[in-house]
Amino acid sequence: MISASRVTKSYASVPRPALSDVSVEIDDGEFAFLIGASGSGKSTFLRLLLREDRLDSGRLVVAGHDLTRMKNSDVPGLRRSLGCVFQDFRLLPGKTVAENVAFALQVIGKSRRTIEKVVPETLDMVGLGTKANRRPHELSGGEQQRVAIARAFVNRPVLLLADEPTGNLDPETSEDIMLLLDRINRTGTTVLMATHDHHIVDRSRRRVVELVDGAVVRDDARGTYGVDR
Ligand SMILES: Nc1ncnc2c1ncn2[C@@H]1O[C@H](COP(=O)(O)OP(=O)(O)OP(=O)(O)O)[C@@H](O)[C@H]1O
Repeated sequence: MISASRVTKSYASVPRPALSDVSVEIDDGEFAFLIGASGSGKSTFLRLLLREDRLDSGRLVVAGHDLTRMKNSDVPGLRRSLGCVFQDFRLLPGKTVAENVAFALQVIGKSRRTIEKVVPETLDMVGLGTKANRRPHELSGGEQQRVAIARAFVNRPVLLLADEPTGNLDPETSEDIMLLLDRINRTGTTVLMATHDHHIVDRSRRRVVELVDGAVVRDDARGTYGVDR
């Protein structure tokens, strides 16, 4: 699903590369955590996967799309295969819950009939079936993140990227969000989650890829946040 080989990325204003020779393979259907201190390059890696930024060198293939030489006209095709969730939810404040989720399908030209069928199903799946007509400011943080997950998942992406999805949530709500991401993973969607959340990583015992200063220093199949002794 993700094949990164010696991926390097620098920003003009910063002398040290944000990512340096990053090689990692993530298979179809896997759930992996991307961990590392602030500034270690997690978000940069996710931005490259979304093709929000271009790599300087190396090779990067995501869901069958070779990002190394991708044309701008092919970017919408890549993005249709991906869903993404962020720490700050990024919902449209003037739209209802259902409209926020429907919007993701409208922009890729899905029919009204499909939207009317799939949006309620997805809201039920995330436990928000009864809150379809609320606006984001009327929801708790955990509920807002559920809407964001519904929006990311409504098109059944093959890969879900989550950048600190529990960063603004209390531990109990974070645990619920984690269960939801786990459920999505069990439908076959590959999940890559960048996180600082020690508890979630330690309880999950999933694959852990750790970045330090833009380089992969650890890749454990059933890892913890800190190194096991
Ligand atoms: N747009 C940018 N322009 C210049 N430098 C950048 C830019 N984005 C990131 N960087 C730099 O690249 C490095 C990696 O940043 P990145 O945001 O990927 O880290 P991170 O691990 O996601 O951190 P955090 O956990 O705080 O989100 C940092 O040194 C950062 O300052």
